[in-house]
Amino acid sequence: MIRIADLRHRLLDIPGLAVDARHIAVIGPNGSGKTTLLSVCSGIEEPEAGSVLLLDRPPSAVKVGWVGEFPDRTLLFSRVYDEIASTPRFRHRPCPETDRAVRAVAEVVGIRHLLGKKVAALSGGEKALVALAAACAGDPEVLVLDEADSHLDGVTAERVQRVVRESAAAHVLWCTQSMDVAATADCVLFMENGRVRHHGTPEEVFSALEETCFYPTLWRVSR
Ligand SMILES: Nc1ncnc2c1ncn2[C@@H]1O[C@H](COP(=O)(O)OP(=O)(O)OP(=O)(O)O)[C@@H](O)[C@H]1O
Repeated sequence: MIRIADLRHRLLDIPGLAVDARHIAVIGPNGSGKTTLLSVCSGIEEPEAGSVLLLDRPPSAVKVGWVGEFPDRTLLFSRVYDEIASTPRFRHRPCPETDRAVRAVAEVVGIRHLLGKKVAALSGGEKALVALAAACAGDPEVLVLDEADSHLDGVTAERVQRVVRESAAAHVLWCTQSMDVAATADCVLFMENGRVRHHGTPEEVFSALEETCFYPTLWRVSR
């Protein structure tokens, strides 16, 4: 369960929200506060007022895996292996356990062949996959993806969706500009001017957005 109460932070103004869904898509126009909400929910930023609880705990007490829109800004290490190993190493996991975790997650994400490479030598999409693998290597309880699919080709984007679907995280908070991806979520939050204007199942939320550009293209084709 994700609970938000009296949240105010910059433009965010969310009096109350309780979401009991695993895959939560966060959508809305540019500048509506999606990244700000994700930052507060992941504990990257402390809210100016109010609270967020993930699994009945503050975000700082939850294992959160974060994948940002621009992996160039968040990847810290020069080698792919070290980047993915960083989360278990920061948690002081033993070397053999860390090695097993790195190889297992690289296999799942489909980047085993990149483990020995320099991060600087990767393409944008490969960096996004490394960032996803690094987030998953820490066995996150909550996985937060901020438009992580925006620079990926169709096949790679589908691979990311599969990895996210199969992860053991209790909640996946996924900000996306792909309404077709959002349509596969369990719950959709539509944000506007820092507020959650609509939330509910994809059917509930998109029925309120039918006359806007936020209606999923695949639904328009088949209705
Ligand atoms: N660190 C910051 N300091 C001050 N204002 C900020 C900061 N980060 C974002 N903002 C402002 O908050 C508003 C919401 O930004 P945010 O990045 O959360 O929107 P978004 O919905 O994720 O947008 P986009 O779809 O363009 O990524 C914007 O007007 C932005 O200028």
